Amino acid sequence: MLELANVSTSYGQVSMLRGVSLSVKKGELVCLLGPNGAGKSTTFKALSGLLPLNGGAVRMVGADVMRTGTENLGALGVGFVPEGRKLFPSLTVRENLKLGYDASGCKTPFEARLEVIYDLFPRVKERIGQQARTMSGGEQAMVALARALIGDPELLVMDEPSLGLSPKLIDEYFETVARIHAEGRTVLLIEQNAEKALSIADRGYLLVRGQIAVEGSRDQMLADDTIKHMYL
Ligand SMILES: Nc1ncnc2c1ncn2[C@@H]1O[C@H](COP(=O)(O)OP(=O)(O)OP(=O)(O)O)[C@@H](O)[C@H]1O
Repeated sequence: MLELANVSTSYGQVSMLRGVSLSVKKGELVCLLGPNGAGKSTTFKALSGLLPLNGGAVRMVGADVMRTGTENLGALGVGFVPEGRKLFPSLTVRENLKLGYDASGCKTPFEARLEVIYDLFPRVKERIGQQARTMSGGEQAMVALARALIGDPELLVMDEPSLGLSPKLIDEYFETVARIHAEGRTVLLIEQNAEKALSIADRGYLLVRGQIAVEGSRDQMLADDTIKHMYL
């Protein structure tokens, strides 16, 4: 579903990602962990085609991302939850969801997809006519996830979705992601919260200073000394 092969990027003269390789197979929930500044969001931008590569390649749902273009990935079955939610603040929740739907290749009518979303997020139903900017932080996190899901994507890619949520909301949020995965969706979860991410992941990678330092199954990651030292 997703493969980064030996990806390198730089910001100007400064090299950032150095030979990053990772993969996510159909049906897996894989997490990419890393401390502040490790290059997690840079990886998100590189894999979604928002950043030119110095070397390597990215394939997603069978397509070469650089050739396909970011704007066409939704129609191929990819849903994105970008860092900081990136909702359209003056648009209503419904309008934000409609934009997510329109960017997807979903054949199911919008109203039918809305019912599925309401089932997952009852709060979204209550607030459907409200301007996104007036929603609480936790509600905005739900809307950003709902916007990524409304087009029924095969692959969901999320960049630090739990950032800024209270501990209780973080628990609820991760339960929801686990449920979405259990329903058969493939997920790449880029996260700083290693404990929570590993509690629901099948496998994981640890990024340190632009390179993959550790990779393995959930149990291997939990038992790894570098990860224990950094996080647990
Ligand atoms: N547009 C840019 N120009 C120059 N440097 C950048 C740019 N974007 C990011 N960087 C630098 O690249 C490094 C990695 O940034 P990135 O946002 O990928 O880290 P991160 O792992 O997502 O960190 P965090 O968890 O703090 O969000 C940082 O040192 C950052 O300052």
